[in-house]
Amino acid sequence: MIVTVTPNPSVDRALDLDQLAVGEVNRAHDTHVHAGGKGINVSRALVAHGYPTRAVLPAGGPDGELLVRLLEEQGVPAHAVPVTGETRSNITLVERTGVTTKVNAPGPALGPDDVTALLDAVEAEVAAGARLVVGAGSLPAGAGADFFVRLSALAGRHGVPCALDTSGEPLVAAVDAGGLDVVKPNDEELGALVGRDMVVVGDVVDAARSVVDRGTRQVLVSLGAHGALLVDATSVWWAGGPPLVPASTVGAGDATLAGFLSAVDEEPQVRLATAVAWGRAAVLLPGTAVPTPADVRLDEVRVVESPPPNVALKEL
Ligand SMILES: Nc1ncnc2c1ncn2[C@@H]1O[C@H](COP(=O)(O)OP(=O)(O)O)[C@@H](O)[C@H]1O
Ligand SMILES: O=P(O)(O)OC[C@H]1O[C@](O)(COP(=O)(O)O)[C@@H](O)[C@@H]1O
Repeated sequence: MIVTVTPNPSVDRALDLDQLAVGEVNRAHDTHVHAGGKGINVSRALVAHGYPTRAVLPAGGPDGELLVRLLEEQGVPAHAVPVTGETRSNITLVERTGVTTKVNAPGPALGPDDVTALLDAVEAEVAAGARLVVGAGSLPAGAGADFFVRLSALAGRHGVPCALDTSGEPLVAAVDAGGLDVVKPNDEELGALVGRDMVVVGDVVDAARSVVDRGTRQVLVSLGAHGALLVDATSVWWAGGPPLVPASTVGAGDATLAGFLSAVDEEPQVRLATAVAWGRAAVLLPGTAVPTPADVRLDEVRVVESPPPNVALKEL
């Protein structure tokens, strides 16, 4: 059982249009509504592949009700903690070329009682039996920048490893606290974490190793169209595939992490290849749709051990 925790979930609303004209009236030719938020998407992708998971989230207001209903309809086991604030909607505009513009709302502030209730819900789920806890997404006001540090400590008290996909100050706090099993930044988030631009493979490897040195076992760095790098204390692997025209890149990072976690009993190379295959499958689907086994093309993914450090990321 993989327990995911999404402190700032959303209803994801996507509008497909030919070409975005900023400052003009645009007309969409298709719309999509999906349950969203990073941990929720990890659970949705795992469910679509038949892996046991449970999503813990706060929910409030009309979009909170819609979110819970969407999860039920998709057969995603969820533990929704009622909160007084109203769950947010995040908006995505996808152009014919695949260019994706996203506007994420801040989400409702959590009060101290909400935070306690959320962590109590996680504790109950972990105590019921979990092999991994995943903390993911942004933190709403009131959660405290140390929310994921507390989550990781909670998992640790139960002897359960913790994976993390977040950014900014919450990522810095959790990496500095150490003890994480895996973190999944993209290259931009990793660059912000170490205060350097990620230009060549060696930049990513150095930055990821500094995360490993602070006590994280593995760093999975997604590189958008250029695949992903997996770095641990001793090894580096890259995986990627032929170019794609995205239908929507939203949720690709979450599908990537879900694929990596799904292959937990495999060698690191296979875990990375699975991660990249799930991420690539996600970008070919509209809105925040998650891939099913029929969408995933593991055969298209190439893995390279110890990629040369001087290769530019955009040439991968
Ligand atoms: N334009 C794209 N073309 C091909 N694959 C993509 C593209 N965008 C994303 N992917 C796949 O999805 C994964 C996650 O995408 P990325 O944008 O790095 O994540 P995040 O959404 O977390 O920023 C990548 O590692 C890659 O496998
Ligand atoms: O919590 P944040 O950082 O605002 O992100 C939430 C958004 O990210 C998503 O989880 C998608 O994430 P990825 O594109 O990184 O996989 C959406 O479902 C959601 O709208």
